[in-house]
Amino acid sequence: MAMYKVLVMDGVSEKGLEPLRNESEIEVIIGNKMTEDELVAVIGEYDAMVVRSATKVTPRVFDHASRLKVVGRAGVGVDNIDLNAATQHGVLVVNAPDGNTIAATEHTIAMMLALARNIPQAVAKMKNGVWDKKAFLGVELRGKTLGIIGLGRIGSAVARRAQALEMDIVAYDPYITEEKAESMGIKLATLEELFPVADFITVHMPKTKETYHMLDERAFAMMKEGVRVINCARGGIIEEEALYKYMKEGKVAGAALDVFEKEPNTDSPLLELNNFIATPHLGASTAEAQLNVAVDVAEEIVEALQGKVVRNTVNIPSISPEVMVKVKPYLKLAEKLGKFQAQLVEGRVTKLEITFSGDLAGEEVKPITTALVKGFLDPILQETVNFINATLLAKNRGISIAQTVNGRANGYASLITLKVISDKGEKTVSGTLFRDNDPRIVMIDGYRIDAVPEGYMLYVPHIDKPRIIGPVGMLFGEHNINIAGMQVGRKEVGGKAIMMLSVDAPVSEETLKAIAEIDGVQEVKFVSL
Ligand SMILES: NC(=O)C1=CN([C@@H]2O[C@H](COP(=O)(O)OP(=O)(O)OC[C@H]3O[C@@H](n4cnc5c(N)ncnc54)[C@H](O)[C@@H]3O)[C@@H](O)[C@H]2O)C=CC1
Ligand SMILES: O=C(O)CCC(=O)C(=O)O
Repeated sequence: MAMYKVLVMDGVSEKGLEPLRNESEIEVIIGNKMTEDELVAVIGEYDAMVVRSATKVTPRVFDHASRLKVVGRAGVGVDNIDLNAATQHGVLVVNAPDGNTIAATEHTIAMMLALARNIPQAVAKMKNGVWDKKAFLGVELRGKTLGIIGLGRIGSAVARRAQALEMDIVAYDPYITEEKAESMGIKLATLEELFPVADFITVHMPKTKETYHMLDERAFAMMKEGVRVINCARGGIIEEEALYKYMKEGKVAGAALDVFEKEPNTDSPLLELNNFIATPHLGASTAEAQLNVAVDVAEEIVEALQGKVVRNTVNIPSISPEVMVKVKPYLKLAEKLGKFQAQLVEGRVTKLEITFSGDLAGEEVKPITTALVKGFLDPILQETVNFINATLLAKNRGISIAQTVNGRANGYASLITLKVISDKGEKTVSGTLFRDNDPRIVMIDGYRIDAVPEGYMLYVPHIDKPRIIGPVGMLFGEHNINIAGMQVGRKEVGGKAIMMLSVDAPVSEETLKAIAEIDGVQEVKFVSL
């Protein structure tokens, strides 16, 4: 009698499911396409679920998933799985980030060549009985400049292939170091430098707050006349309306999309344009990639159901139950500290120094380091950071990680301190757990503070003098933003001080600018945790 039932959706490769089928205690059930209601009705029976991108694992699904322990994504992007709901229900989410790199890379190169030589349009004409040699004068790739935005697994694999095609590469990725790029023979550029020189532009980053509509009107306006753009990453990175406008007026000579803001999509106005080509999210659709990702995710589901450490966890680090009891309360604090610092620090980060003090000094702190590094890399990377790959992932991006323990905790029972070192300086933040495991930030760059790392926050270093706090408060009032909490820390009267504010809503660029202009305010940073 099988102990665990695993629901496999979205046509995941049957052959790749062998690791699940080999386990006598696991029963595999292949599900057909379901509506949310249908899924909600059956999910209560399952211990695990495997999906690609079609099935949406929503908070409602998790609410009804009383036995669910793990959801596996046979691929990289987990935007179809509600990670917060998964974490709240204690469900592990795992993915398979390596198996489809080559498939997505080759699809990108195929799109670039198809764009350059009008292959899809020529095929369509021939199939309509027209031998039209004149209409399709193409361009060569050799000697052209390819702008790559996002130099991760797929971006760098695209770069290597484009170099073999004798293209010049310029790349933008704020989270990798010059050295790392240089080792690939690539010079990093800013977007302002990349847009005007690139003949082709391809994007390879996750869809995040930062990358959403990165190629918008403003970006297209900066691009070279006759540019060709490709998106085989995520819909929404290119603003489709702006693309349409610039294709229509002729500045963009061609575009190839594998992904759309809304999917499935067969009614985009872009499809009416001759020089626009598209595929229905086929980047990962090769026999090899589908086998790879299915095997990876099936193995991870077995590991998770058997209580073992899992390779690619997306939401919570996978650790043994004994260690989990001790470190669990600190994971959230550590993740928040990492996320907080990622949004505060400026420049290219080269090192994270993490110090564990007080009660933590004798504990197994590695998972806490992982949670912290995960928090730090999360706003930047699509992929899973876990305690096997965290250090490696950071290292691949030129960031070294040092973990030390220290008995003294500055009067706190335990303390986690994260020093982030970048080419623009360093920033140190410490956090602790108050009663009932309540996470707090208690020190920023040596200034004592007591802030709850949650929701929307503002970090405002300023000169300690009258008429700072009042005007800041007034300004929020004028912009109709409620202040939920305020903390000020200083070392000496009249010197530098810092203010931490918790607010109930996101703060606009305009409000941030107005705060920065208040006399005595040195800087203002918005942080979302
Ligand atoms: N079309 C398809 O079927 C497939 C799409 N994908 C998508 O491709 C994308 C890239 O995947 P991987 O290379 O495996 O991920 P990765 O995590 O290895 O690389 C992402 C890169 O984007 C960079 N990045 C993050 N924020 C950035 C920003 N604001 N500006 C510039 N760069 C930024 C990161 O530093 C990182 O180097 C993901 O969105 C993934 O979901 C992946 C596989 C198949
Ligand atoms: O499973 C698929 O076909 C899509 C893969 C993908 O987009 C990803 O891995 O991020």
